[in-house]
Amino acid sequence: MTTQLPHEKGFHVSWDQLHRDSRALAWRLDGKGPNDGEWKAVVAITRGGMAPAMIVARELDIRTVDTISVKSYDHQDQSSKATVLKSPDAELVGDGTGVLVIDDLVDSGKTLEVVREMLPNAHFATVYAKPKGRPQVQSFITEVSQDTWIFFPWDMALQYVEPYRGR
Ligand SMILES: O=P(O)(O)OC[C@H]1O[C@H](OP(=O)(O)OP(=O)(O)O)[C@H](O)[C@@H]1O
Ligand code: HPA
Ligand SMILES: [Mg+2]
Repeated sequence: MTTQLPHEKGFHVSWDQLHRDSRALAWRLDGKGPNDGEWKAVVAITRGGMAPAMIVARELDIRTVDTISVKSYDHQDQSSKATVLKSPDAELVGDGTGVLVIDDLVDSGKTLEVVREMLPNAHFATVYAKPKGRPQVQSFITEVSQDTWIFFPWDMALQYVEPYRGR
């Protein structure tokens, strides 16, 4: 179970909010591709990037969607880097030109750092961004502070809460 540390602020994102924000990201990216404004493919960073990537691909009518799987660095070992577990099709993505790389959020920027090494010319877009990772993305919708934890709808469930006066 995810517990919230005392210093962490929570930003709870519903499916509806994620849908709206991902659509806003799509509209921001529309017509900005390098080939007459078009993008040739979407690459979703698994797993969190898959839902926003699907929404962006749907809005921009991009049918070619691939994935990249990144194992995050070990928080207890700051020196170790994130590693790529599964790469997108090399022939399709090339050096990343015309490719939209989508993730749900950028936090420290470590995940995008390794993807950038692989696809230096791709356009990197996330729905949410924290200040530390912001330089890693070219497009995003909402910025939250570094000490805010973003709770995504796939990690939450509706549940009863005590009335304010009942506590
Ligand atoms: O900028 P960073 O500090 O690298 O953090 C951001 C990454 O962390 C989360 O993924 P996670 O590795 O938890 O895996 P998941 O998407 O499979 O849940 C999130 O979905 C981003 O991909
Ligand atoms: O704020 C966050 N929320 C969910 N997953 C994450 N992975 C890194 N930062 C976050
Ligand atoms: Mg992720």
